[in-house]
Amino acid sequence: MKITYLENYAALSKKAAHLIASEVKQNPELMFCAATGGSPTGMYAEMAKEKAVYSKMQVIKMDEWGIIPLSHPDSCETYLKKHLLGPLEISNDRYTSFDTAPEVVESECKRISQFIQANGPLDICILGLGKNGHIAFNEPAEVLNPDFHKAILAESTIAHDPALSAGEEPAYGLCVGMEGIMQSKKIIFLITGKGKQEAVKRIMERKIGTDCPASFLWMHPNVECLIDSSAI
Ligand SMILES: O=C1O[C@H](COP(=O)(O)O)[C@@H](O)[C@H](O)[C@H]1O
Repeated sequence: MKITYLENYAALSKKAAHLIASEVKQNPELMFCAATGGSPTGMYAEMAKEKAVYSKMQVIKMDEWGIIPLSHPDSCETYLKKHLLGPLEISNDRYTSFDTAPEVVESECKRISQFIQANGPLDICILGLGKNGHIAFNEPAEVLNPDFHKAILAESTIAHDPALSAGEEPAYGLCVGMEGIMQSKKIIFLITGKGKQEAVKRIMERKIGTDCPASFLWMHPNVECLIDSSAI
């Protein structure tokens, strides 16, 4: 894992967007797995300044809150429309999504797993860091799940998201699993925001364990980890 410390969020966002643009210029149709949350918002804004670069890029949603409607202001879908799909003019045929409340959750998970198997591996995977060391919704647990799956969310994850403050507690999350992440050709790992010092310390121990899913990124050959001063 290549670690770069940045002075602030603006510098982190610019650097991340620059890394992505160089990849996309070499492979315009690449498959971009998009995280949500505060960490990538600035990076998406930087990418939008050069939107022509992304005119062929394909996007797949990385995770989603279960139960709340897709159109809910706090869904990952709404976030991506606002910060990425809209500003970069990603057409529907270049975007792979999944429902927040599918009738049969397992079938929706299988559909996305099969899509990744058939069209993958993911070319670029954007990850943020959860305060408890999670990546996407792969939460600390005795064992981790390789497949796209329904995830039981940790208290700190539920507390982190505005969906909760809207009074509609999501019962679960849906997310790409550890295999999808670890098979990605390149990972851009963004660490920014308060309350992550413990998780950062745990990652820097260089000990791989399921108590900190992000620690598995030490085993990936192509991770650019960008950390700004707010997280250390
Ligand atoms: O719960 C989550 O949190 C992480 C970090 O969120 P951020 O708002 O600090 O960027 C996010 O990357 C992840 O996708 C989500 O599951």
